[in-house]
Amino acid sequence: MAERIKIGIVTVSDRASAGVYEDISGAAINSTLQQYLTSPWTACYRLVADERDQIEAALCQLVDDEGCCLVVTTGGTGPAKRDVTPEATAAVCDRMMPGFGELMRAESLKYVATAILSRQTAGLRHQALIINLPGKPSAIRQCLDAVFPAVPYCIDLLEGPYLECDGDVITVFRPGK
Ligand SMILES: Nc1ncnc2c1ncn2[C@@H]1O[C@H](COP(=O)(O)OP(=O)(O)OP(=O)(O)O)[C@@H](O)[C@H]1O
Ligand SMILES: Nc1nc2c(c(=O)[nH]1)N[C@H]1C(S)=C(S)[C@@H](COP(=O)(O)O)O[C@H]1N2
Repeated sequence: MAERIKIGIVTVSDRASAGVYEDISGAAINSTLQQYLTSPWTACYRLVADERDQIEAALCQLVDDEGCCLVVTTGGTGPAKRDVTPEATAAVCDRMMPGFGELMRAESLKYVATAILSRQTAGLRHQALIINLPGKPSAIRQCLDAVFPAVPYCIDLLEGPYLECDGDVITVFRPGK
């Protein structure tokens, strides 16, 4: 039997990791992906503080040890001093995928004038695609709806698992298919 698809969800938040508030954004990533994907998959969840070493360790562990084909982070993308998720992402990636951040910022600008404050990016580590989302719970669906149409094909090109999606929820695009 083919191995089950694993997707990493990493919430980067000092306050959520300290228990000051509940992690709504990580839960929103999980429920959005549940709605998109018809292929069976397992979520691998991590909740870390805004610390580069903790973020890098979580990303490496999810990709290298868990074998996730996709890792989605939330939080720590802004200009505040402790926002270091894009740096941690770049540090563990072999190659960057700048189109994801460009599209998510353009899409977010339709909702908030401060969208350009997010330094969110994406990149490839070995067989996995890592995508940063802002910390705001409302940003999750807005950003994922924008970029997810290209995600299954990206994972095809990385020779990862074939992600099947619900066409009534999200229209994915595979060139030539
Ligand atoms: N994981 C989360 N769950 C629920 N709400 C969140 C989460 N992350 C951020 N938020 C909300 O979004 C707002 C903007 O995010 P902000 O940039 O202040 O947080 P952050 O830097 O990502 O998280 P933190 O300050 O906890 O490290 C926050 O005031 C908070 O209300
Ligand atoms: N879709 C969307 N993108 C957004 C926002 C938002 O509310 N919705 N907030 C912006 C703001 S105000 C900031 S400071 C940055 C960074 O957020 P983060 O540090 O929580 O990741 O994301 C930006 N991008």
